[in-house]
Amino acid sequence: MTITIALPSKGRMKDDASAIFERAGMKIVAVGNGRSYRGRVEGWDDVEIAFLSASEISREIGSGAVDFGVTGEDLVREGLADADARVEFCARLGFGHADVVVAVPEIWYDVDTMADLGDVAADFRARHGRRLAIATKYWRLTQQFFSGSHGIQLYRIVESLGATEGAPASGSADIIVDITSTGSTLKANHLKILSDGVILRSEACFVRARKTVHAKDPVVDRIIASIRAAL
Ligand SMILES: Nc1ncnc2c1ncn2[C@@H]1O[C@H](COP(=O)(O)OP(=O)(O)OP(=O)(O)O)[C@@H](O)[C@H]1O
Ligand SMILES: O=P(O)(O)OC[C@H]1O[C@H](OP(=O)(O)OP(=O)(O)O)[C@H](O)[C@@H]1O
Repeated sequence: MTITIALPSKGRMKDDASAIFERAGMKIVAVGNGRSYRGRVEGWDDVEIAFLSASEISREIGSGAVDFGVTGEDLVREGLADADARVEFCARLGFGHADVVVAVPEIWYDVDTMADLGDVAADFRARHGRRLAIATKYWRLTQQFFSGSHGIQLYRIVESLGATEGAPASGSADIIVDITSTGSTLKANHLKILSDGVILRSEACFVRARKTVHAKDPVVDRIIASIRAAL
């Protein structure tokens, strides 16, 4: 059986992902010209590489269209309803670190925790005539964290496709859920992370689509062992 591994074709994870494969003794060579979206691994005839974007990789792993992939944990957990049932996180790769956080305007002096935010949300309609608005592209993680973990039900999600941190200042939302790595974008937009507002500490992961055929294929175990040995 041919095993397909999806690797980032561009973006911040591309170079680190191929470096790990090289250290694992799995040197990747492009098939065709340099712009090809297919590759192979030197000496591993049963393995093919598909170059996709990080967000496509989480989707293709979820559907089982590829066997393995390198992508961010945030994208897997946001993209798939029951991520742990469909995907095995085989290894955390030590790059692509980003935290998914709840951040509010710095001038909300009385709001430091999710419990404080729950109080604000409960009063919001009476005070402002509408629900608390959260700008994010992480719908699923936001709903799980607010409704599931903290019992906060009174809010509205405003879809953000970019520049999420600007939403409170522009008035399109009151607070945000987004990723941060150095914290400088939050700071520049006068936002602060709630003390218990880290939803997920994400990094690049080597993930496997849970497929029953993998149990019979020794190449699957060899790939996982090689990647783990390279870390
Ligand atoms: N500072 C950062 N900003 C954005 N993403 C980051 C950052 N640091 C690490 N990451 C991680 O990188 C991944 C996203 O990478 P990238 O933006 O290259 O992919 P993508 O979403 O597929 O790209 P595109 O939006 O161009 O399709 C996510 O898993 C994210 O957590
Ligand atoms: O905490 P920081 O180090 O400031 O990083 C966080 C910011 O970086 C990302 O945006 P970026 O402009 O890099 O690109 P993207 O949103 O297009 O991925 C992300 O969406 C945040 O806005």
